[in-house]
Amino acid sequence: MMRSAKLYQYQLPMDSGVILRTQRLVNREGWIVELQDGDRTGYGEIAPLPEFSQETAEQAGEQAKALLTQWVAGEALALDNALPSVAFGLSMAELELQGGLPQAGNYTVAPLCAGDPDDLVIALNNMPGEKVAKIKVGMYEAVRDGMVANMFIDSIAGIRLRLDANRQWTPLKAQQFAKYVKPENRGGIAFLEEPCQTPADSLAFAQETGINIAWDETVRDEGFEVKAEPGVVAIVIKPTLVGSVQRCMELVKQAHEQGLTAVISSSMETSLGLNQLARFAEWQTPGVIPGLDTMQLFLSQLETPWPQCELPLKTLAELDVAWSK
Ligand SMILES: O=C(O)CCC(=O)c1ccccc1C(=O)O
Ligand SMILES: [Mg+2]
Repeated sequence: MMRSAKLYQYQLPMDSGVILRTQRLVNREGWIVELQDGDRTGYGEIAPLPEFSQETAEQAGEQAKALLTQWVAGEALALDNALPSVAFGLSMAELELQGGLPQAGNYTVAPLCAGDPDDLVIALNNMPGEKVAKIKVGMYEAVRDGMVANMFIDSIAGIRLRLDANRQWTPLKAQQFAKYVKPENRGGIAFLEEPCQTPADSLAFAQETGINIAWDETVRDEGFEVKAEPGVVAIVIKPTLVGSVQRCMELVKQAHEQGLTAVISSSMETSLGLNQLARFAEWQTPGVIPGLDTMQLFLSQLETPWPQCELPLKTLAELDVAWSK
């Protein structure tokens, strides 16, 4: 037998402040798949994100074992109907095994601010080249969000802000936000992800305010098609939530054909998965800063170090092999 496969199970502690929608994420849990074919090896991460993925880690693990059993028997990986996290992890492992994922990565992150804006100003002043930052909005008063956006645009020359409302606003709240962003500052917002509860309201908001928007949640909605519409400039692709590497590449291609920016973004993968996303982003979306500033939410790295990250590194050898064939 040329082929073999392993599933490692991991559980990594998170920083105490990590809240996903309604719940605190104490530990990040998931699987690392190792594929072997002769002397070639490939890794992938399967890590459903609570509150965002439909599947649980347990369900993903069961499906991965079934698909890996077929693969080890010499069949192709059947990913068309697989759970998104499973399709992503297995396809990435296969791509790496085949030598198809280029080594070079884009490790320039868009610093993420979910807390004190002053911390972000310091990070930005230390950032070489294009200054891109991501700020979560929609958690406090819309008026405060508008003032924070103004503050950044007024105080950091050339800043390109990415704001993310995660569908928190009613049309009225979104209007209140826009009212506080000075008209001459609206161009400093590269895009605002998903301002409103429905895509239709978000589109109307973009067209009324001249603030560009991006789709994130909408990309994962049933029947989504990439299309150029007034006010829409980008789509955010979170592979763990979207599916296979091939599906992500198709979305990137469609976005580019429509003149939209595609932004590869994290679903809080460990440093192993995050490194692969940085490589995938450099390969598929060259010149676009990916949304990968999530290492800071962990208390430990896994196997592959993330550049400049000082967190302790756990190796795969320290993990339980939960399954192998
Ligand atoms: O997209 C990014 O820049 C970072 C990742 C991020 O924001 C995120 C990560 C996991 C789940 C949801 C989100 C989100 O877009 O709100
Ligand atoms: Mg988002």
